Amino acid sequence: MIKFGTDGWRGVMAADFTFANVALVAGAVADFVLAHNLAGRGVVVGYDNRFLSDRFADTVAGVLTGRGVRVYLGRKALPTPVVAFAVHHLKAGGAVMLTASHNPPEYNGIKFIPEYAGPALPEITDEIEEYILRRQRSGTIPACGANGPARELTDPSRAYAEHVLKLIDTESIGKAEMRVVVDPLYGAGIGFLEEMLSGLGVRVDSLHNHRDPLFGGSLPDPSAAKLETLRDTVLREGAHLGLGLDGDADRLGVIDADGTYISPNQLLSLVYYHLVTSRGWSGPVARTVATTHLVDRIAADCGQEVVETPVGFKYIGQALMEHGCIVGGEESGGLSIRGHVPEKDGILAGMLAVEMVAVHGKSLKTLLEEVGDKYGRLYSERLDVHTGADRKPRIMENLRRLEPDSLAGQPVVGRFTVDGTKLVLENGAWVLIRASGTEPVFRIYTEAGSPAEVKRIQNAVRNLTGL
Ligand SMILES: O=P(O)(O)OC[C@H]1O[C@H](O)[C@H](O)[C@@H](O)[C@@H]1O
Repeated sequence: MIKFGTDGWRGVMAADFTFANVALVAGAVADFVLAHNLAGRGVVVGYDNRFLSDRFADTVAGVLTGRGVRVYLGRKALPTPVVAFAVHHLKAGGAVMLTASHNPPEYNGIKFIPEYAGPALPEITDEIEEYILRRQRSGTIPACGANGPARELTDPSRAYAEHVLKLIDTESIGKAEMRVVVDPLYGAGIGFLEEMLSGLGVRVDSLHNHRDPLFGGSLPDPSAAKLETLRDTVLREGAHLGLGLDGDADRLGVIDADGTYISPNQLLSLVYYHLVTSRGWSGPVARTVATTHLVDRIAADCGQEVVETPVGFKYIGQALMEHGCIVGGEESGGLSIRGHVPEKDGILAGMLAVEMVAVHGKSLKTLLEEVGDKYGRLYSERLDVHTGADRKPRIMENLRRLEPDSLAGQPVVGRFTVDGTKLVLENGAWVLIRASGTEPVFRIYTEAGSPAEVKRIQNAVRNLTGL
């Protein structure tokens, strides 16, 4: 079954991610584009540098042109945010992006980016899934068109870099004499941060900066565990920062000068703090239900609203568009700011990290101390629990019934079910338990005033839910 999960359809190549299924999805995208009169505006077809991504992209382009849809095909592998930017830049009717993000090498995937240049909302992917089903029922195999319009090759990299540099305080970076190590983890982000930063006079070293469809035997995931080489290099070279990207460069992992991993929750809080204190921006912030409440404290201090969404950047993108948020982001490591496309962007996030160090003249860890002194310290942790398909329905039922009066000695003052079950405690600590939309696991997200309290809440909630 072909389903668009939290962020697109993913599958194992040669098992379910086959040329035939890719053509089927491309046929359904063509149905969507034609039904909404977007064929003339064209569709951007982008791909990352995984095994066969370029060939799958070629299949998508062939099916679309076969239906008379104008196609802009990437001239080379591109990051997802660059493809989203291309939709905006070319005023295209949407984009199809071939990528499996940070998944293992045997995976590939398709993301659909509509004309608003951010991840597709469920009403759009539901419609595409409906076209897929209709085609499966009628056995309509889309033709790769020899008679369609010729595809046009595009490389939006330069226009994208110019756009990002306009969103960044290049002057401060230029003066700061910084040293940065970049680790694109063999992904589609190779070269972007390196070129922009060195163009501003930053001394840049880079790692894992050639295509390797096996990702060096690891995963293109910029988590603390996967950024060990980056950490060692930052320490060895005495760099100010290390910036790691995932396979399609929409997420960022940050290593501070002393080797500390800065989590996405911390980075989002720092960016919001920086935008309001240094740039003088004012406006609400968007975060998912699983993301740190530290941003709520900053927002409250500025008299601003917090827009809370279900997990998935598609909802953050929507909040950026509809609520005028100055920044939106999520715990899993994606953010965007006002003036940019409503798609998560690891390259932009990396440039913002460098800007913060340059402007404040201190490390991110020191800046976090400053935020902690002002707003209090919060500790967050996520546990991913594998249960197996047989236990899933029982646990879902336990979650629906989870309504304790108190947890780990604190009264429960709020219960929210926008995505999973979230319990907020009287002292501001909270816990959320939900089924992942991308992996066969339950995720337990906890945030509290001390690591010990995080553990107590985790244990209490695991006992109650059977996780
Ligand atoms: O927790 P999950 O449903 O697995 O989703 C985790 C993440 O998956 C993808 O990377 C999406 O782009 C993100 O927006 C989402 O936060």
